[in-house]
Amino acid sequence: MRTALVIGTGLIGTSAALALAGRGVQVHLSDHDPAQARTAAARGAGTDKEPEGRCDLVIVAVPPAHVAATLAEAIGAGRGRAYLDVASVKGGPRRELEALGCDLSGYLGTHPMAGRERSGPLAASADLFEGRPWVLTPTRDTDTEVLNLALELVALCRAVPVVMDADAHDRAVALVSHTPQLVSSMVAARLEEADETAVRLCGQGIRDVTRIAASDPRMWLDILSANPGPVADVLDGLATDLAATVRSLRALDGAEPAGEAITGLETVLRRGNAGRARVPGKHGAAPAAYETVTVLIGDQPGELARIFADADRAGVNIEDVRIEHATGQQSGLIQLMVEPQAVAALTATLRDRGWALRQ
Ligand SMILES: NC(=O)c1ccc[n+]([C@@H]2O[C@H](COP(=O)([O-])OP(=O)(O)OC[C@H]3O[C@@H](n4cnc5c(N)ncnc54)[C@H](O)[C@@H]3O)[C@@H](O)[C@H]2O)c1
Ligand SMILES: O=C(O)C(=O)C[C@]1(C(=O)O)C=C[C@@H](O)C=C1
Repeated sequence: MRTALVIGTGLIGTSAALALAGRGVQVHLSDHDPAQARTAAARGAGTDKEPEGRCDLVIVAVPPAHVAATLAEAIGAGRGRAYLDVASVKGGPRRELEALGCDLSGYLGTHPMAGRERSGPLAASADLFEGRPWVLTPTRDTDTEVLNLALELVALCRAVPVVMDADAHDRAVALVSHTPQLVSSMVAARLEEADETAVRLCGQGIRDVTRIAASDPRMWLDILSANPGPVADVLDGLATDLAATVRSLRALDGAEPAGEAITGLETVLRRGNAGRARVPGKHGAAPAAYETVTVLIGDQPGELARIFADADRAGVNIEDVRIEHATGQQSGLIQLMVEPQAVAALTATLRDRGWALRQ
């Protein structure tokens, strides 16, 4: 691929453009808000000048409700050899394009399973897609050249291609992305009117559960409106569990014998353990059981660099990292996730180097 046109230079469009431009592709940037394209260009994602001829690949990265019209316009104007979109929902845009009478042989619906809770070109990064699944939904009519260009894009973004049927994709993301977004928003909404003293107690658990509640409501309204049935189906299942859990808790709160209620609560918690254990680990590998080594650090420049250098000295690979900031103190707890067999070497070296380890 030598040239690409990215239409919609927000978080996803600019991230793809940064990855392509960084690997030598000539990228043209376009957005209905020219300031967004200028900002993306200023970040090194390409040029906001119009391409002179047809580009090899046109990437449409606009909100789901505008995908079909934007693609139809680009296909009609012959702007590329191949066209793809990155919208979070795949069945609807394809059906809309069909209804618009577009020739779909040059089009492929795709969805990178990577993102963040912030929008716009300033939140973009070239490595956003590294190691993440990137779903491709080819049909019998998709040209091989188009599929190859899409695979090249995925490879240049260092993502992992996953081929799926569009409707199966929509049911899958209802479960693993769209419902979690709603649940995160609903848990965070409990905090809106909460007492300040309660909010001050927020720890890592609620931070984990509510991170995506900070996402742009307009984008999520678009996504949910394009996938309402599958999301409602998952929420129905959740509502059944919620109702049973409320019954168990009410029983514990009342005079009834506690046995059945405890069993009900335990079942839901254990089913949660089983589901969580199925979440893939780093780079999509099987979930790994890491051990956590917790270290107290001061909130000052260089502390993290020193601790990482000491892990290197111990010959230990840090698989994952978390920081828990202590409320009202200039210190925090850093949790280093490592392979179980690395714990002894790491803790010994860290103690030698003067770090305070915590349980
Ligand atoms: N944010 C995520 O986590 C995520 C992850 C994967 C896929 N997606 C999908 O990627 C697409 C873009 O999402 P985003 O997070 O980058 O949003 P964003 O709000 O950061 O960017 C969208 C951009 O599209 C532009 N735009 C809107 N309508 C347009 C039109 N008709 N023509 C040209 N430009 C237009 C906006 O000005 C904006 O710059 C969406 O379809 C979304 O479903 C999002
Ligand atoms: O990490 C996040 O912030 C995301 O929620 C990203 C996430 C997801 O649910 O995994 C959100 C929507 C997109 O369509 C793809 C990815």
